[in-house]
Amino acid sequence: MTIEVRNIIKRFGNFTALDNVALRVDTGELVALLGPSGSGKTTLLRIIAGLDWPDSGSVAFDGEDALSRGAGERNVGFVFQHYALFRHMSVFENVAFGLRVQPRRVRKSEDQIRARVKELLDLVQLDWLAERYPNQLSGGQRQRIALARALAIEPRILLLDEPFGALDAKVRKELRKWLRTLHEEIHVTSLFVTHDQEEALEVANRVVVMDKGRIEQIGTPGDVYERPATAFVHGFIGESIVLPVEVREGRVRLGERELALDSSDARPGPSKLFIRRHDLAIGPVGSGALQGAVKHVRAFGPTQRADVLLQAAGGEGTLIEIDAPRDRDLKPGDVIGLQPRRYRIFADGA
Ligand SMILES: Nc1ncnc2c1ncn2[C@@H]1O[C@H](COP(=O)(O)OP(=O)(O)OP(=O)(O)O)[C@@H](O)[C@H]1O
Repeated sequence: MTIEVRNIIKRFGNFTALDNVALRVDTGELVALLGPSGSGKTTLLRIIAGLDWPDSGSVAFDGEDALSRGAGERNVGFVFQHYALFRHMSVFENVAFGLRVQPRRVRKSEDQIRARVKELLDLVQLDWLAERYPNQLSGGQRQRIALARALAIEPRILLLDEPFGALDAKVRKELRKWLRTLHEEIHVTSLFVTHDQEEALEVANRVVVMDKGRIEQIGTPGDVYERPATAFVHGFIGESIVLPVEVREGRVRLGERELALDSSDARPGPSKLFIRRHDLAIGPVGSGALQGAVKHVRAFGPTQRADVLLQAAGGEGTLIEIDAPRDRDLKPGDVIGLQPRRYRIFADGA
């Protein structure tokens, strides 16, 4: 089942929560909606689910209009951040719930329901918890049960809103891997909301990066990380050093200092230079496009991290953090050269 969203506009009073959003999800894809708080991810998911309606635009499932149908008629499964399990029902009954409330003409027999619930509990690898109640489960187990429950009605589309958001970091990591493996097994078209870039890049086939109600970029995890389309995407995904520069007559300036960087793709005017921390090579003073003085050095896992005050002749200088191998001798007071192996320049406001 495909999802096609076109020109969606959604306002809450004067505030535009979704500003002309368009998106296509192909059958069997697992797509992440990634963006900061308030970027419109949940609003978009709720519109696709049928829990909210746009002011204009269309949503189609396999080419058929979905907006004319209510949530109950869209055959969509949901999982939310806060486990929506029924407290007074066992795990088994929670998973069976959707099957028991189906209209009589399509409802399965009791034996079929039991077999289906068992199958789902096996799928999420929690069959041994069938008789427990939600308050006897860990947070991670509850989310896996919530997923089994969402899948019970064999939805054509699965929507997940920060499904692991309330869990601690270690459990989140485990469940990410688990979700990806599960998706490879069941292949239901899935869209999940997260503000965690690592989660999006690790789990999804494609990532939709949103900011302020707009889509900034849609691409594979490799695309959005390696080839960010906008300054926002570069700043939001991965750790970057960002320097305010000026592109003038084909040259890049940091304060009054001219940097030996290629700016042939850059628009003239005030801009930002983005460099991933690991793309900055350290050399002797005089080498590289940037120069700086080491201020502090601290061990940081397998590397060391140093604060370096960049020299921008005539200007104040800018403090940046760089990573260096542990065996590289760096100490406060050293003056070093820095060469970006890769970098991007985005004009301000572009
Ligand atoms: N019912 C509503 N009434 C008024 N404003 C709303 C309503 N629902 C959402 N908004 C606003 O729309 C914007 C987008 O909200 P949304 O929940 O879609 O963002 P989000 O990207 O999912 O953020 P988060 O990660 O914090 O959940 C926010 O500024 C929010 O305050």
